Amino acid sequence: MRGRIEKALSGFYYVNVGGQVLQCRARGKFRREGTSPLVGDWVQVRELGGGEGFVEEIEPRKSCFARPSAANIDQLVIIASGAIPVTDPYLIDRIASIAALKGCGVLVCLNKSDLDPAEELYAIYAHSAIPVLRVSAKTGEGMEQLRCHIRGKLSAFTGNSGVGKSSILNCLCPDLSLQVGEVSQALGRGRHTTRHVEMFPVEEDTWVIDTPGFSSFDTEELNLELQAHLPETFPEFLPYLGQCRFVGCKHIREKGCAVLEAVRRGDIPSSRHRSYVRLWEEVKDLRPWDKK
Ligand SMILES: Nc1nc2c(ncn2[C@@H]2O[C@H](COP(=O)(O)OP(=O)(O)OP(=O)(O)O)[C@@H](O)[C@H]2O)c(=O)[nH]1
Ligand SMILES: [Zn+2]
Repeated sequence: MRGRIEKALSGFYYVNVGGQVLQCRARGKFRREGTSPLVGDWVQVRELGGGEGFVEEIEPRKSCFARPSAANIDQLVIIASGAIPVTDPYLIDRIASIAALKGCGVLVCLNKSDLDPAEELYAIYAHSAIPVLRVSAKTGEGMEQLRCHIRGKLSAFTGNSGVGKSSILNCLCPDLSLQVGEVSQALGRGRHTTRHVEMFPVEEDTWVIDTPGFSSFDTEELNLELQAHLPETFPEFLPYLGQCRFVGCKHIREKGCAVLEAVRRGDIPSSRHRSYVRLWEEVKDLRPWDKK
């Protein structure tokens, strides 16, 4: 039977096999092979009866994240805010870059528009290659647009603590409010608490994973692969790559750099380029032997 893992908790995988959810253990071979099933995985299961089963095979993944530990996320929805807590665009860009490297879509969603229109953040992303929306979990503004953007996908909500990830999720699917509240209470949401990962159904074929703060995307994702591909993870740089005067241009402050010229002309938001430079500083000195 084919199904999708919706939840992982205490060694059990909850696999949706077309309406029914089976509580499954994983075959020992996964551990021996050094892998383990993840939420979002498409799997083959063997039913044992009584609503239980075994995960036998994991289908190849489109993408996979370490934290939240989940596979096949189609889109990262980065929730940000111009009201308290104000989001630093660097945090948005850092995550957007990691997502791009993994072939995962990105949407910036500016919440709390009832309190603050987040003009600065809106201006940056409206001029970037990343789509941006304004919403309010309080008034419901922008929720229909958000629904359109997540329809038919598995999205992960991320963002700094307190921007309103859970509030937006509750707004999208009011039926869940109790469940989300219980989960938060039972497992805590403190910085050092590991929460279990779960796909919440918003509508048919539409799922959301709510993840704790930005800290979850930590340095382990800043790796040699990002170092090698950093310019390509800024989609608005793409038209200019290959047009710089010098081969091997890093687009930091080189003469004749086509990316820098585009920044100067205002075709690329300078905030996006500042984030690029900062990320480059973070990854440039990584060496193959520093990390596996
Ligand atoms: N005015 C206003 N307040 C909001 C809005 N969205 C969320 N809040 C408030 O902001 C606070 C934090 O909201 P949460 O939904 O818990 O934020 P979170 O991003 O899930 O936070 P963590 O669980 O810490 O990651 C709560 O007091 C909400 O009531 C909004 O659109 N407008
Ligand atoms: Zn350049």
